[in-house]
Amino acid sequence: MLNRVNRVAVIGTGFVGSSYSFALLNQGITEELVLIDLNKEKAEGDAMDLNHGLPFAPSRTKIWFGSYEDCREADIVVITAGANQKPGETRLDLVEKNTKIFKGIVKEIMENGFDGIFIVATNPVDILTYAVWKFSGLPKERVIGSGTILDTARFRYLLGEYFDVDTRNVHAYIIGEHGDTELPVWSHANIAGTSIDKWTKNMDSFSPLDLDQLFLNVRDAAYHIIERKGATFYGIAMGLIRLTKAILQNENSVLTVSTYLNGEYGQEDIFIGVPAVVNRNGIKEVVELDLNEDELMKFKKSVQVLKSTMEPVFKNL
Ligand SMILES: NC(=O)C1=CN([C@@H]2O[C@H](COP(=O)(O)OP(=O)(O)OC[C@H]3O[C@@H](n4cnc5c(N)ncnc54)[C@H](O)[C@@H]3O)[C@@H](O)[C@H]2O)C=CC1
Ligand SMILES: CC(=O)C(=O)O
Repeated sequence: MLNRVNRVAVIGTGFVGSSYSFALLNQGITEELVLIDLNKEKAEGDAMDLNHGLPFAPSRTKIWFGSYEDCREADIVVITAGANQKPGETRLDLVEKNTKIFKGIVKEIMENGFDGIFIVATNPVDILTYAVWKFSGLPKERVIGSGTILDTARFRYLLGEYFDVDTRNVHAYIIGEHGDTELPVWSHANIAGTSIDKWTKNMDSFSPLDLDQLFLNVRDAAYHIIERKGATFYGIAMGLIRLTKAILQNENSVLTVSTYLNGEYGQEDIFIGVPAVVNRNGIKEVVELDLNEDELMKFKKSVQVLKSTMEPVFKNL
């Protein structure tokens, strides 16, 4: 019997959506890729352009510019549509505009019979992931936000640079809001199973301020990039690919994604970035790290900021 082909639908082929599509094609992860955007010409042009790369791709991918009807057969719908931050804007500043946009998009997708897994990247991602869960009525396990997947990657990259070790051997998480209240989990950070403390002891010159600054560079990375080039897209595109692969290949991989908490970390009724096991059914389980008191306090603050931002917006929907 032939296996059914995998289909990914991308809603919003701007900087993030088109970078993700390009990476998807390059890694040969899906057999079908459909591009949908309010700006039809942009999506159509992207489909044409990507198709011209097919002779050089690792495997065959059918790519086309489509409509919401194409979501019915999709395994994954990735939403990257909506406004991005202008220089100086926070992610939370986008909440009203993008929640309204999402209401319309999710309605269209569900009316066309979608029954797969949502991946959300649009900011503020934790709040919009919650919105997709509410608007779609799908089980919470099948609505996943990119959460702190990118922040964790930035953290691992900068730690790798600082200690001059391959970033893939750095194991460290950023959790909480994908935004200004995120936090580093220093209590569990390690390189090849060896604590960061031990690594710093082997250094000729070390100041704890270096690590404080390193985290600030993680937290503020988007601002630094947006000031320089107006948007960020390659890093998140790679993070979304990692997540897509974990789902389609049923990997049971641990990724820091925005997922629903129902008592874990002492929090409930919130989508927020934490490590979780991801497989073909979506979120298999939340990994509950033993946070220290300071980390728990910062995490709680992050939850509070998200909840207080969401409340007035959701009331008016
Ligand atoms: N989660 C993360 O780590 C990251 C999230 N982002 C977020 O991703 C989002 C997209 O960013 P960019 O790609 O830079 O923006 P962009 O402006 O380049 O692309 C947005 C696209 O959405 C489309 N769009 C707008 N309304 C739509 C609707 N109703 N239906 C279908 N398509 C619609 C636009 O036509 C446009 O092509 C932003 O919210 C940004 O903040 C960006 C980088 C990292
Ligand atoms: C824009 C954004 O959310 C980021 O680069 O982290």
